[in-house]
Amino acid sequence: MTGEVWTQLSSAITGLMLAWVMFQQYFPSQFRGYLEKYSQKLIGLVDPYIHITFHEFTSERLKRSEAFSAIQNYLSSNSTKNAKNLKAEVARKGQSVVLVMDDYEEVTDVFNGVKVWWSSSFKATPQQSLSYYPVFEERRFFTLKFHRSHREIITEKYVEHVLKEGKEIAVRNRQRKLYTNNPSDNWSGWKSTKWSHVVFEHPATFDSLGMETKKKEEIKKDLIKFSKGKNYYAKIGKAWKRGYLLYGPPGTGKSTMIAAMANFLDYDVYDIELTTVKDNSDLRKLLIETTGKSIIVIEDIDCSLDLTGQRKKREKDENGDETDEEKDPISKKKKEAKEEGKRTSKVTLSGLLNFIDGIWSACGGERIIVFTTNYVDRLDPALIRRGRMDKHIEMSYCCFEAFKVLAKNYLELESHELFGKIEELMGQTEISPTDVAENLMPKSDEEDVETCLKC
Ligand SMILES: Nc1ncnc2c1ncn2[C@@H]1O[C@H](COP(=O)(O)OP(=O)(O)OP(=O)(O)O)[C@@H](O)[C@H]1O
Ligand SMILES: [Mg+2]
Repeated sequence: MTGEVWTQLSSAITGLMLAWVMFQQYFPSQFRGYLEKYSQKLIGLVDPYIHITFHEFTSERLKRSEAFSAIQNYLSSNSTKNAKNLKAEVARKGQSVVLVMDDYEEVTDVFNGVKVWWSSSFKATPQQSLSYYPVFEERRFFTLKFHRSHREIITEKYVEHVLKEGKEIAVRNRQRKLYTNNPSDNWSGWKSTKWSHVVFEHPATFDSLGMETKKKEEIKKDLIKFSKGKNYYAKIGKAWKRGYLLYGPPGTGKSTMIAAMANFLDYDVYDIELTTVKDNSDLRKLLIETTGKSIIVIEDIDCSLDLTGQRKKREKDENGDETDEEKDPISKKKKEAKEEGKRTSKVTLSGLLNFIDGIWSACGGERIIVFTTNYVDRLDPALIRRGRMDKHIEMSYCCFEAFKVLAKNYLELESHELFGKIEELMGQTEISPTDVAENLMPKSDEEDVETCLKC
């Protein structure tokens, strides 16, 4: 194009923009409304296509739209063949790459001989913020375009077909995730999210967990009953959720148990760091953004906040001696690390109780809430009463039965002449499964089974 044409084009655009600004300024809004309405009608006469948009976030702006996710899945698997710009995402267990439509890309689909067009885009809307620089929030959406003569089949059958298939694809490709909450202070801004995640890949299972078989079976049964209890919970009018309190000394397998539970039920894990949550309202927002089929975990609940009611902060016992916590270096470190966070967080006991069983706790489907602590007697009874924490599980020092599980896992040993002696010693001492596991792990190629057991 020659320079002259460019100049003409740019002056035409400038003229149009000027006209638009004057139109906005000088025409009364009512008149503008009429004009816009009739211009839409006019466009409708010329343009025979209908457009439907599906936004990523629902009108309440709190929850990600299920329809949006379903469409995204559907388009990834059905329509990427004819898209030119694709984004690559790694699928389940890193085995293959999934191609997703890129922004502003358009693809076509055919349903019962009817052709439709899908496009994806986003709009950046300014947000209220105290920051000097403008803060934008990105709102994504898909647009479905079709000829108005196919209105019925598309709105009544095609959309339903897309949503159904998209949900089925999600179940097939489900890659479990481990989430952690971003500090509330970082929630506003470009592409901000409340949760960050990685793929959940912890290998722990109930089989590898050193614990009495009876206890393990009981927990497994409880979990199965819960996960199949949709109708039961609906019948009794209770939100479909269950609370577990895991308590015991450090290194007895509480965190390992959570991973085993998640693997057993095929659930996601949301690990909440309470000290970075600003207040109760932010805690609720986090809850709303969790999905069903998940385990929400708050580790070391006794250290996280001042949730210990009247009996808090026993720095020294009555005789002036050190408390159990001060004697144990791990607990002491944990407490110190969380002290700092506590000063900035205003989450209260009542906020946490509401989080567990307030009205909001019922949204989003089946969920398990797990608290862990080294000191169960420090917690406020209201927090751990049955109904909130339905099942209390004590994770204790290693018993002989647990030792046998660990010996089988680590050394592939079912029995050994030293087992008798070990059983006797275990009755006399308190040793955590972590310490047992550490001793059972050969440190070099020369170290054999016998050496490990003698340790
Ligand atoms: N019961 C157990 N069965 C198998 N392995 C265990 C068990 N307990 C501990 N371990 C091993 O010890 C390590 C530490 O255990 P874990 O982190 O689960 O302890 P914890 O009870 O959560 O401790 P803390 O109270 O300090 O958080 C794990 O990596 C795991 O391999
Ligand atoms: Mg732990």
